[in-house]
Amino acid sequence: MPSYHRFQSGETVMGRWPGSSLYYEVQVLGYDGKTHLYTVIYKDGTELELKDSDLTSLALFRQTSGRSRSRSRSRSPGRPRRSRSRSPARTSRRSSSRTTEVRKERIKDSLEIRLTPLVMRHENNSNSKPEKKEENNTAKITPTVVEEKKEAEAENQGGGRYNLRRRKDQGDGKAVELEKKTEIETESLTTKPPAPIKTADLEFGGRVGVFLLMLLLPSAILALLLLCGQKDASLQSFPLELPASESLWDWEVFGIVLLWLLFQAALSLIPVGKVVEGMPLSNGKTLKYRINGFYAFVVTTAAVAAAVHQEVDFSYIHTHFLQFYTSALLIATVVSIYLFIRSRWAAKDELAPGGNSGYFIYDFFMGRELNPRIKSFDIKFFCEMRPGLMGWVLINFSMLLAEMKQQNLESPSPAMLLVNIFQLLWVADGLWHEEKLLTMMDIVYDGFGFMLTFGDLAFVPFTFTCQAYYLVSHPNELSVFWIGTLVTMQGIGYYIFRKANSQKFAFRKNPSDPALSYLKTIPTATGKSLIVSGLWGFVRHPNYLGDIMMGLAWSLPCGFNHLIPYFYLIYLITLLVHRNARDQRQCRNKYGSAWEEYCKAVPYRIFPGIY
Ligand SMILES: NC(=O)C1=CN([C@@H]2O[C@H](COP(=O)(O)OP(=O)(O)OC[C@H]3O[C@@H](n4cnc5c(N)ncnc54)[C@H](OP(=O)(O)O)[C@@H]3O)[C@@H](O)[C@H]2O)C=CC1
Ligand SMILES: CC(C)CCC[C@@H](C)[C@H]1CC=C2C3=C(CC[C@@]21C)[C@@]1(C)CC[C@H](O)C(C)(C)[C@@H]1CC3
Repeated sequence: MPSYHRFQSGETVMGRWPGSSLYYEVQVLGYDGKTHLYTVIYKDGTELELKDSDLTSLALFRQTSGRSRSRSRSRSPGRPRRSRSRSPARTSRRSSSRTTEVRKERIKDSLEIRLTPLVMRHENNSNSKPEKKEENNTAKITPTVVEEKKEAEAENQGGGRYNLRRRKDQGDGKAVELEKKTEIETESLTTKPPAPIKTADLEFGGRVGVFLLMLLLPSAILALLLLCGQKDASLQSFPLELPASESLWDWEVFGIVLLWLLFQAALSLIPVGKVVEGMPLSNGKTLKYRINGFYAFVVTTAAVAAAVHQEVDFSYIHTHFLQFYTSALLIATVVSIYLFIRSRWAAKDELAPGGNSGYFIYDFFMGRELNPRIKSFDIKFFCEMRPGLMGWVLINFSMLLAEMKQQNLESPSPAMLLVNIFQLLWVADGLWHEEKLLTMMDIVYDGFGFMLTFGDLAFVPFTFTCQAYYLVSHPNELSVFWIGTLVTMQGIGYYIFRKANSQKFAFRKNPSDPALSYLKTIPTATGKSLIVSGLWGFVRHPNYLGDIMMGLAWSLPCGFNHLIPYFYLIYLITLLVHRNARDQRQCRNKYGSAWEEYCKAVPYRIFPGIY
């Protein structure tokens, strides 16, 4: 049966620019009944796929704009407003416009500069902070009505095309502005009910794919741990003997894991460290986050040191490793079920764009709610940064003690020391820069479901530690040359990773920062620019490259006898290649032709020489 769609190929309609409330004239090129998306082309040649809710007919658009213009005329300063009855709807309308004021302030001050039509800034920027605006190359456009746009266009461009494209390549860095002060954007932000979220593009092979992943991942990790722990760690030594049930479950271990989670949760709630605002959500609100991960890490380290002093034997974690894993797996599963159930009561605008397909299994895996919270306790932010990451360092430490015990060493082997130090550096770095996680797609876009819960609570601490676990029973001698090579590799990898991430974060926070003025950028129609020089001009994901170099430096200390210690590296490359493809899609949608231009200027994705 052909699917119903409002607009036909060839029709000219108004299309919303993704991520904004701005509408432009577009021509419909086609409609995909499967994804329910229209392919449209903007006047500058940018082709995008838009949802039905992002399109509106020209006639309706003109009507709405006309109404909005006549309303703004009737509200001229000298002329009193027509008296209105105090119906609840009107009251809520006024209060919603007050909310808009607050929201606009928040958007303005947010960590990242988003596509914010000029009309908003001008209405509210009496105390604006200009240094936070993306000033260089900003193409700010607030077209509203077709006629108005045409006039402005004639004035500014001499006809032809709308200003979706950047106006200047480099030059003075100031884009030509089309300013039309109307209420239309404000109105669309305040009075439009949130569009119901419906995930059309299914990832990971859809329902079947995620179902298989949910079955296979936990058992694959169990197999990995069994292999890593046995003398012959080669893949050929499969099938393994299934372990006895006692070695898979222990209530004491389960209690320890619960205590660990509670301890970390308590530390995260201690009112130490700054409170920052996250990225604006689709409903315009922002959430507050307390940034105290590094303090929590210091306190945890002190607690572990005190426990060691009291002769607590942390090699217990090594001897009960499988039981720790199954406890973490059970807790992750229970938390995912809780998250799925509670998402039934979540407001529409609190749902994640990627986890609301309507298919139970898919949504359970991807996560329906974007930022599930219990009061101010943000479950996703907590799980991403705390118990798993710090658990990883603690497990590594227990492996170091176990190695000394098992191999009768007076001090840990150089290979074990390197793995411990390198990974400790990475975790400490992540916690030090905890705030930066707030701009990442995991927090901004992904729902919190089984994938991330399992990933954070079970996958990270039990697979990222596999090199240290392997070294306990597979000693590997390292020459001084090798040690030097590995330290250099880690150093260069860390430098690239940190520099690229910090540069991007600093640029997004304040693109006018004089310290970043040396960077070359490509402006985009959304007002944001893309860095095209330095590391970001070398490959499109220098931060991934640095991360992968470090991943290699973590695996090489284990030697070349088995593939198992390279699990992390293989996972990382797979994840980052997939992430790159996802990001590529999102950026193409966000930035259109400017993204294509960036890709032309920087053809390599992650690895230099590989497209
Ligand atoms: N070890 C692990 O398990 C994992 C580690 N990581 C690490 O986390 C770090 C962050 O990764 P991730 O969140 O994927 O995101 P990225 O840092 O790759 O961010 C991608 C976003 O950056 C912006 N961007 C892309 N190109 C440019 C450019 N040229 N100039 C300015 N902005 C640009 C775009 O967003 P916008 O324009 O909207 O700002 C884009 O959507 C990486 O170092 C990665 O290695 C990530 C996943 C797993
Ligand atoms: C179950 C799966 C197959 C995959 C699960 C993936 C997750 C474990 C990872 C996806 C992205 C992550 C990041 C971090 C931890 C691992 C997960 C959640 C990160 C928070 C660790 C600390 C770093 O400094 C970081 C760069 C902030 C990481 C961001 C991505």
